[in-house]
Amino acid sequence: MAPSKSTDVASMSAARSASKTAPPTTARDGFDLISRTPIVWDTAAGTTFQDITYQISSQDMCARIAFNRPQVLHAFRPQTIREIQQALEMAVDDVAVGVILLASNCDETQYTPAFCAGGDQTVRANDGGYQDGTEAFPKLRVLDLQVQMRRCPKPIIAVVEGYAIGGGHILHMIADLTLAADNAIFGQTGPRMGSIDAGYGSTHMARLVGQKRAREIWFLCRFYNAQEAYEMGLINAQYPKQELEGRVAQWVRRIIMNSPTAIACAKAALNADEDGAAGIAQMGGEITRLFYMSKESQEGRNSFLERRAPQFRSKL
Ligand SMILES: CC(C)(COP(=O)(O)OP(=O)(O)OC[C@H]1O[C@@H](n2cnc3c(N)ncnc32)[C@H](O)[C@@H]1OP(=O)(O)O)[C@@H](O)C(=O)NCCC(=O)NCCSC(=O)c1cc(O)c2ccccc2c1O
Repeated sequence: MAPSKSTDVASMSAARSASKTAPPTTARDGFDLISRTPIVWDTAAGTTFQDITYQISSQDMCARIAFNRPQVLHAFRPQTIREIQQALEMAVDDVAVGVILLASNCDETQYTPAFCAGGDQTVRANDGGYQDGTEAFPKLRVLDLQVQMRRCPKPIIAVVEGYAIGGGHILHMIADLTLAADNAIFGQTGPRMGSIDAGYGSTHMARLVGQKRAREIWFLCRFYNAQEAYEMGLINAQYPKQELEGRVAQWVRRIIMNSPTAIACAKAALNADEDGAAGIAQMGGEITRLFYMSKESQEGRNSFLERRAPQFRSKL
């Protein structure tokens, strides 16, 4: 399915200058021509969840997974994580989805705006994890979600309003891109809360902001505003709160115009550098997927099924 707005699709061409001697300009990328009208979400009822909402926009080829526990500032319990994992799988399997948003439903009339305040401390068990009655035994299930987000071949954009703290802060860091409102606040609380994410929450943070800053964030547990987060490389952009929705739409539309295979390969390549054998496997999976589309690869399968020797070179 193609994006419906032909003006959006044509924006790079539309930005071409009439003159052959025009000076070089960043505006030539056409980004500013992309519509900022909010994404329109499909109304058809889909899978219903308890701790999250899941929406699709057929028009903008986008899925939105949103924390929906405002009364605890969207702190997550095992059920929340399990639901996000299920929604993420649905979004990956849906060929009409090109970009996935990880956001939160803020009810600012009653609750402080938040993206996510991390693990729900009321269900933190004494025996090694979180237990809300839905786990066979207490686990740190969010670590599985982090890996699932890294492996997801589609770009994930964290859309942050208000607090992104603790395990919530780590989820935004693991998202491929972060767009924040100017009311966003970022930070870790583990060493004050008796917790530590010694995986991506530490190593990926250091890749984003550098070792000195990462140590400061973990050792001091200070909070940083959107401008500070932008300056240290934690987020991609910050916008006035009332502008955020339109800006998110603009980023989504631009990504949708670009090659999904090139984006999936770029994500795999960027992960491979950091993820060791698992990262190389992700990159290798993309190579194998493309190789399967070639006559040369198909000759191997066909020769086996036809009980004959393969003739690879005739297929090159
Ligand atoms: C985010 C805050 C700084 C906001 O402060 P504020 O004063 O504005 O709001 P309140 O504190 O009054 O909160 C409103 C309301 O929400 C409840 N709440 C907030 N956060 C949580 C939470 N994490 N768990 C449960 N409930 C929460 C709060 O109790 C209030 O409810 P009332 O009924 O009293 O109104 C501030 O809220 C704050 O500091 N929150 C805690 C942030 C935090 O420390 N998060 C947990 C860090 S640990 C973690 O996330 C984590 C999870 C994992 O699964 C891991 C797995 C593997 C390794 C590491 C992990 C990990 O570190």
